[in-house]
This record gives sequence, C-alpha cells and structure tokens, in this order.
Amino acid sequence: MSESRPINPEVINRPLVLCGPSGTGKSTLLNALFAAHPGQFGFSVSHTTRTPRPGEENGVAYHFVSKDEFMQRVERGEFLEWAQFGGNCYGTTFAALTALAPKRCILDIELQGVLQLRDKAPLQNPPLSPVFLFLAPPSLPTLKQRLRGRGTETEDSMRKRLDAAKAEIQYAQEGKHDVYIVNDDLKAAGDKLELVAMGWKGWESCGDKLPEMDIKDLD
Ligand SMILES: Nc1ncnc2c1ncn2[C@@H]1O[C@H](COP(=O)(O)OP(=O)(O)OP(=O)(O)O)[C@@H](O)[C@H]1O
Repeated sequence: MSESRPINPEVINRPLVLCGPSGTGKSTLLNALFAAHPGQFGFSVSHTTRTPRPGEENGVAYHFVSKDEFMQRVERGEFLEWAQFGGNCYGTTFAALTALAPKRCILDIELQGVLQLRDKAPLQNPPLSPVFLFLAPPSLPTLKQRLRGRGTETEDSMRKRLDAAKAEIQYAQEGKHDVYIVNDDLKAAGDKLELVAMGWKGWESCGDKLPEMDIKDLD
C-alpha cells in the first residue's frame, strides 16, 4: 500500500461496510489503509445513549443523546442501523454518513447492523449502495489464536465473540457479501483491501474464495 492515486469517483459515495468476526484483523488492516491514504476515508459518528467517558467530546467519537431522543430518532426512521449492547443503544444515521463527503465512508459494524443497512440503504434519498466486504480468517483455529494472542479478552468475552462469529460466518457462507478477502498473509490482504477501498480497476473481482469453515470448531 503506497500509491497516491485517488479514490475512484464512481465508488466514493458507496459506503464500504467491513464485516467479519472479531479477531479477524479488521482494525489492523484499516489502520494500514488509513496510514497509506490519510484523509481519504472516514468513520461515521454514531449516536449513543451511553454516558460519555471523561475526555469524550460530543460529536467526535459519538453524538451523545438521551434514551428519549434516541427513540424519537428511531421512530422518525433516521437510523440506517441501530442496536442495543450492554444496556445502551448505538446507531448510524443517514446524515452521519453523508456528512463525511468527500471522504469515503467506512463502516465496521456487527451482523445485526449489516442486515438493517442492507434493507434500508436502497430506500434513502438519494439511495445508498454500500459495498459489503467480508474479511475472513484463514481458518477457525487461527481466529481463536488471534483473539487469544491479542491478550485483550477474558474467557467470557472470548465466548461472546466466538458465538457472534458463528452467526457472521454462517451469513457469509450464504454468499451475501460483494467481496470476500482472506486475511492470511497481512500484506496480500492489505493490498486487496486497498484495491477494493480505493475502487481501483479490478476491485470487484479481486476477492478470495471463502475457506471451508465448520462453525462447530468455535464451540
Ligand atoms: N494476517 C495476520 N496474520 C497474523 N496476525 C494477524 C493478522 N491480522 C491481524 N493479526 C492479529 O490478530 C489480532 C486481531 O486483529 P484485530 O484486532 O485487527 O481484529 P479485529 O477484527 O479488528 O477485531 P475486533 O472486531 O474485536 O476489533 C491482532 O493481535 C493482530 O495483530
């Protein structure tokens, strides 16, 4: 990843939705992409009902809103996707995505969000046409090793992540994503992500075949 060619204008308004089980390497690869192409990509600012942590400024990491305001926005249909985690609500509005222009929007969201976005994106004005990219681990034992090796998870959070991974992989096996990339060799996966994210020639057909994975290996 090093070239300075710009993002293809044909894809710049298509949000790139990065999906994949926790521990597959999404953050690692996105950090490399952002470092190679500073200022060209952005994450949308989500709304949340959780309380800001010390030093968190409203409108930067999140738009902090009350539960009432959040639910009013839900009723007005403002969210492209929203979900509840650990007692708090989190969601992405259409306005938060369009506010990023001329940067290309990257969304790193959970399966629930992907399903909602898929339904709601074409109904927006103007319609949104996200690119759904699935980042796969080379194998499920490797996924477990990476999560353990990162040293950030308790046994309980490992279990939750691996359970969520089962659903993500089952959904990926239905062939619903536009592109699949296997994160085996970091450089090779990074180059493919760059091609897709920049929308350079060949991005639609550069993907990998999804490896055989038996979700029982995540029990
Ligand atoms: N291709 C690779 N080869 C070996 N190790 C890798 C590779 N890609 C990522 N890793 C390592 O795997 C671990 C998980 O990666 P990372 O934290 O980027 O995953 P993630 O998909 O962003 O997870 P989460 O969804 O939980 O944020 C990290 O320790 C990272 O250094």
